[in-house]
Amino acid sequence: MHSISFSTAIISGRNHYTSDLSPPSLRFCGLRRATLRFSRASRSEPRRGSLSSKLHFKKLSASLSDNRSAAKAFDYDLVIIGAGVGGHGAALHAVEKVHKLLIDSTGVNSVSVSSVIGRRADQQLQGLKTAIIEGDVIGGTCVNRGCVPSKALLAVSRRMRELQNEHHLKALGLQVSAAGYDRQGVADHANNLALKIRNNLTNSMKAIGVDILTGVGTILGPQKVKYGKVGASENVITAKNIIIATGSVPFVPKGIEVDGADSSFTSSSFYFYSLYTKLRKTVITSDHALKLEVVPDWVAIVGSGYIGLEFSDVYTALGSEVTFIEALDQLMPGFDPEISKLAQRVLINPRKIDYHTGVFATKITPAKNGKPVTIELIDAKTKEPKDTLEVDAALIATGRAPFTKGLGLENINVATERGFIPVDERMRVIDAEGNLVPHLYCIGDANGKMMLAHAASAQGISVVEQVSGKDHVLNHLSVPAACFTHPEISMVGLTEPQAKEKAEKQGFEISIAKTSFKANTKALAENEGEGLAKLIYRPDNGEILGVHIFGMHAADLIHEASNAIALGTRVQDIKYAVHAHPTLSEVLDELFKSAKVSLLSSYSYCANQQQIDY
Ligand SMILES: Cc1cc2nc3c(=O)[nH]c(=O)nc-3n(C[C@H](O)[C@H](O)[C@H](O)COP(=O)(O)OP(=O)(O)OC[C@H]3O[C@@H](n4cnc5c(N)ncnc54)[C@H](O)[C@@H]3O)c2cc1C
Ligand SMILES: NC(=O)c1ccc[n+]([C@@H]2O[C@H](COP(=O)([O-])OP(=O)(O)OC[C@H]3O[C@@H](n4cnc5c(N)ncnc54)[C@H](O)[C@@H]3O)[C@@H](O)[C@H]2O)c1
Repeated sequence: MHSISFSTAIISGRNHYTSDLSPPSLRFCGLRRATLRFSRASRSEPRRGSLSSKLHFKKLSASLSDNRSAAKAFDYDLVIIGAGVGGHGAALHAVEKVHKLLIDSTGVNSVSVSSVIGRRADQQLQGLKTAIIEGDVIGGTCVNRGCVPSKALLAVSRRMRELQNEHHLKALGLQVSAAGYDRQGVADHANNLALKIRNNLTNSMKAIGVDILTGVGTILGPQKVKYGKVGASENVITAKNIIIATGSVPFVPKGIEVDGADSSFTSSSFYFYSLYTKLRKTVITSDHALKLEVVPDWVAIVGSGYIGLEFSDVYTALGSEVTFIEALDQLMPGFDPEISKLAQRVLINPRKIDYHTGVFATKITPAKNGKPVTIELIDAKTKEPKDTLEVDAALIATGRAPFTKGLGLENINVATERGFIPVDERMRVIDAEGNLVPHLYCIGDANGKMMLAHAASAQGISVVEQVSGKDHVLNHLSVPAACFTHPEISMVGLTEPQAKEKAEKQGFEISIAKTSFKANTKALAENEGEGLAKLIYRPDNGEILGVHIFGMHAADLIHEASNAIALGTRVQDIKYAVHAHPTLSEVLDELFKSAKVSLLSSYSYCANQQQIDY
């Protein structure tokens, strides 16, 4: 059904990790895109899948058959190396653009695009041919070892935490007997979700005609890539444009020994086997931790960033005690300081968590021969030995390293910077001499601009816009981020210190507005009044510089702010937007309403409104 002439290839080839690709949502899965439907503008238009619409497409396809692109000179117009969410997002967009074009030019509505037009018409219309190369499993980090399984574990931890909180339940008038969990059941939930999303992702690409090529992708020279299993016969393909989307792997600092699952055990007794199984992996990264093979009684988490925080939420809800080890002077150093402080008060202090800040974990030795995991700490500033900890397990959450092994960057004179592939604001790769490498782009974790799933995907979409002839620059300051603890933390744009620095450099003032969840009816009805929303803005013109939220469903609430920044909407405009009552969104409504923008800027809004109304 889908013999394609329009193809997008993704090469994904990291064979030392065994997880699948999946997008955090259907948007990444592309299932919806595969069956795009368009509302009928008038009754006279052809009906979905009707014979007349099919004939119409056939005619259109035939009439455009000579409209072939440069694909003739290359095997593909677009080859993507790496089928994580970045590569997947780029591939879907390449195909979606064609669908839009086709619908626009035919005026046909309510048509299941994939079932009617197939790939042939796509190729003829767009002139693109796209493929994706994956060396491991489709979905990359996010689907197999990241966003997806971690959010499944966090869904469990939220419920466990709530069911264990007698005070909270009592306030709602609820009585629940002791909550418990089945570790394997929880692990299965995470694994099954990853599997499901990976399959969705794979099917979505197949359905829309992306060529999925299997094996490690290596760039041989300009516009030339080989792919295939190492040692097996190699396939060489040419592409007008290449996108590198090879992602990242856990970064483990020197001196930290991560143990594997390979040792054999000598005891024949089942008891000792069980004990061994329980202890076999004691110094782990998130790749291992997501399998939830064990819930350690006491776990040290090295690094209090996103991964550390989310896992502290999971582990403490499941009964572990946690010790944070953080190199910087405060926990959660990546967040706005005021939000970190509040988060510490709610997410750390009342839980079974202690912490050491301003220290490096220099040496970590896995549990062996009945001895626990040992962690040697040194003072981050003086480098003097500080302490030695003994714990049941250690999770290393000290950031991620870009993955570019086997990519053949040397063949195109590209030198990495701290492992990352250097790119400009359009994701165009920069070579060792500082020149742009023609037709070569790098998106997602591998370029290090913003290590988030949706950022990778957005960068991919931006590149597809460019290779399709439309200039596009992604505003990274409009890309939201969220940490899915309970309550959640979310943010977009600048933190207060970053905004102050920018204001000083550029000579403007900043103002801060804040609202509390305590005044929000919905939050109080849920007995979840702990929370804060903070707006950093320019009082002279109403520009939104940053928004930070800590509280229930903060990850969902942030989009009003991120969309406003992306669209250039100012405080004086958005403050008149109407929010349903009672909703958590009213926290943001109050936030924007409480901001004070100079009268002159506010006047321009009123003038615009009058014009529109009139
Ligand atoms: C525990 C955890 C939780 C996370 N949670 C979130 C979250 O909630 N929200 C969020 O936004 N982000 C989250 N992230 C970050 C997110 O997973 C990454 O930012 C995202 O996966 C990056 O996507 P990518 O496409 O750049 O790379 P990846 O997803 O890493 O995909 C790269 C793909 O390329 C393949 N590949 C590599 N080299 C080659 C080659 N030479 N040839 C062929 N194929 C190759 C790999 O096998 C892989 O499939 C989380 C990360 C972790 C570790
Ligand atoms: N919800 C999400 O969006 C989400 C969830 C998980 C991961 N991620 C992404 O994955 C990436 C990796 O997450 P992460 O939490 O590993 O990294 P991170 O950069 O967020 O945090 C790493 C922390 O480890 C500390 N650190 C580094 N080396 C140390 C050492 N030797 N001893 C003690 N502390 C040390 C750092 O100071 C920092 O606070 C992030 O870039 C993040 O964007 C996102």
